[in-house]
Amino acid sequence: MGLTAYVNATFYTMNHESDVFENGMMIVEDHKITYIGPKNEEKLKSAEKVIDLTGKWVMPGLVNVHSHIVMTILRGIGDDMLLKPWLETRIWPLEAQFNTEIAQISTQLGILEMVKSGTTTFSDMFNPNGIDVDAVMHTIGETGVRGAFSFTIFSLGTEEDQRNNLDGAERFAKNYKTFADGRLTTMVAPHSPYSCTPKALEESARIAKENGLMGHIHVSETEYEVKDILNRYGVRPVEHVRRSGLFDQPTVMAHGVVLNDEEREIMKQYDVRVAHNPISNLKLGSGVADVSRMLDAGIKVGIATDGVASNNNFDMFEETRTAALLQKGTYRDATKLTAETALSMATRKGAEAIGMEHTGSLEEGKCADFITIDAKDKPHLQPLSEAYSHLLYAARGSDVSDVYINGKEIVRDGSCITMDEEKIIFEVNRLQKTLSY
Ligand SMILES: CSC[C@H]1O[C@@H](n2cnc3c(O)ncnc32)[C@H](O)[C@@H]1O
Ligand SMILES: [Zn+2]
Repeated sequence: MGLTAYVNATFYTMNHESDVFENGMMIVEDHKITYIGPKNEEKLKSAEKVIDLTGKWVMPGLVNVHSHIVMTILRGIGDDMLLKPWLETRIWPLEAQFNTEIAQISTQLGILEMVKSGTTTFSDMFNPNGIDVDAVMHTIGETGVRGAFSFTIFSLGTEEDQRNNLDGAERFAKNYKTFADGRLTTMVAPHSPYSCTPKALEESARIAKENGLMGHIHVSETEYEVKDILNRYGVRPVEHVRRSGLFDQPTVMAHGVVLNDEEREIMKQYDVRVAHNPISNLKLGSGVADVSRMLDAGIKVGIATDGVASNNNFDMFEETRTAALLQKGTYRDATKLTAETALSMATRKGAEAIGMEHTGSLEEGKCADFITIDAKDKPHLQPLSEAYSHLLYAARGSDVSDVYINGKEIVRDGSCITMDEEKIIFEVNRLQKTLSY
């Protein structure tokens, strides 16, 4: 890849929260940003290709720190239910019918939606049952996206089933630790304290430790879960997972809706990072995570959608706005979760939360993962002078024009280049009809 200069745009770097270059310039060489700043005619001379982005806003690609991409085909199935019956009576019986073809098309649909709405990196947990995970990883690699993937560990079935599940997770974690030019990596993901035995949590910790990988787990999503774990083990979920050793590796905790001060202290001490899924938590009636207290306690928090069966989309603009509004509303304090903080959580801080410091902001040396928004003809993004505010409070995923990941163009003028949109939409509708529910 040659040296490409992107010029004449306003660059929102998300570097030091609000570093903005109007009429700026960015140079990308070998997948990386080598210059970001004011337009520089001298540097421009060295560019082999110049891309004129006049009037566009450029920002880092969004980072979705917790999703279930393989579930995308389940969008709209199982609405208006609490987490436990939703999982047990709708989602798990449907996932039991999945095969590799369904997983691949569902994954493509999810990634198509993600990239078109500005997400360039995501951290995902998928149910491996019945699917060829190698085929799914190759499918993901071909889309051009960046991400961390976890083969979920569940304590289900016979002892042999559980051993096979752990062996599969270990093999997957090792095989795909560095994959697709380094864009894809792995984490180790026991599903939750309620679906995994203490032994499975300990084994997960061992796999993560031996392979230098992060953990990823659902914890403290509902009041029910906290009571259940207290009843079973005599301690709350955070302490229960801590005892397994999982937190000895940096771990992404999805949800963290029901936490007390003591638990936040443990999380800070062990550098546990939180994936905040505000819309999924609202839709499943789980509650509102106290992000303000987590941030005050020094915990790293990223923004996430969860799967689209509990959201019901992958729009990270909507998710980030919801996160900010919920803190203001629940605290009755408009100063909570400012635009700067919320946008940095959806980009740079989210990337840091999942151990991907090489993306998430427009900085020299970082990977060229960025998106553009063409606000000129969009009434809801006027007046243009207040763009930073609009990025949080007014923009939506459908405003994204172009998406670049690792310096490669993935979406141009709203159309995805790396995937056959028409085919994916046709196939997902055909395959959805094969599921019984
Ligand atoms: C087995 S892989 C991940 C798996 O988790 C289930 N799931 C989806 N959303 C949630 C949630 O909010 N809490 C707990 N579990 C969830 C679903 O079966 C996924 O495939
Ligand atoms: Zn989840």
